[in-house]
Amino acid sequence: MNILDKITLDKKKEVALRKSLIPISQLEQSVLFNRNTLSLANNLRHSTTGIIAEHKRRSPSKSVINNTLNVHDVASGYENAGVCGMSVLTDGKYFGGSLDDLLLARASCNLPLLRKEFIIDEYQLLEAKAYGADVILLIAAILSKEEIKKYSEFAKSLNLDVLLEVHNEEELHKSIMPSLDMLGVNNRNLKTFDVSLETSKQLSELIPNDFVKVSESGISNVNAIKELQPYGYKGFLIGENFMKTDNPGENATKFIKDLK
Ligand SMILES: O=P(O)(O)OC[C@@H](O)[C@@H](O)c1c[nH]c2ccccc12
Repeated sequence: MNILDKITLDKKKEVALRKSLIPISQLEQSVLFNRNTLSLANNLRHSTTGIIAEHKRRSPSKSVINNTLNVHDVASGYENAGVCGMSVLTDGKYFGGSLDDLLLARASCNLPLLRKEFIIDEYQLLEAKAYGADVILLIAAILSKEEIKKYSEFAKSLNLDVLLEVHNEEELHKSIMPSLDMLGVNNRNLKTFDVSLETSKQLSELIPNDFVKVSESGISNVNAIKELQPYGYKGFLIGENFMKTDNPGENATKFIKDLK
């Protein structure tokens, strides 16, 4: 079984238990449930830099990235750096994240927040909303066309932006639909962990221009972004390059200054 199948299987068990612990009616009582969400897609459309900075403690491909930081410092550091949005890993088992990380990020900054999660159930979208997210990620590799449609339409009804992630042409073809805001190309193959910016370059022309194009993973310097911008990318999701340092916010500040 590949790692993605394993993560998905674990996630199904986890979500079943979560549902039994906190009913939907309780999620809907969160004060965050009725807040006005922020649009990452709009921020990216109007930005010349387009950085989405991620909070990621560890990953299956890299094990530990950073275990000493706290979410508050990272979120306010990213905000001061002038990023367009922040991505918060909420998967515990493989990435060391949690919904509490999302809540802490919400309490610490006014950036659009992406719940970075393996979404396999509508319940997780209600959780995203209740814990302060503005954007959700849907991963084409683990969802059918019907599921992508169902979850993205449900997200839109909750006023959440939708970022749909693909890694190849087949995933892209099954995914294109009006209920998505942003199309992300993951430069990392989630089954093998191989990273190549060529993936973004190759898929760019197949993405219709009504979607904001986002390039994800393996972006470790400003030149990578300069290389991708001519292909129409407006958003750049960066995790490890910022998180591996003692001060991700300071790092992002320098990065954005060099990019301008
Ligand atoms: O740390 P990187 O290489 O900059 O990558 C960030 C982000 O793209 C990556 O964490 C990611 C992209 N898609 C995902 C799906 C699930 C978990 C994680 C991810």
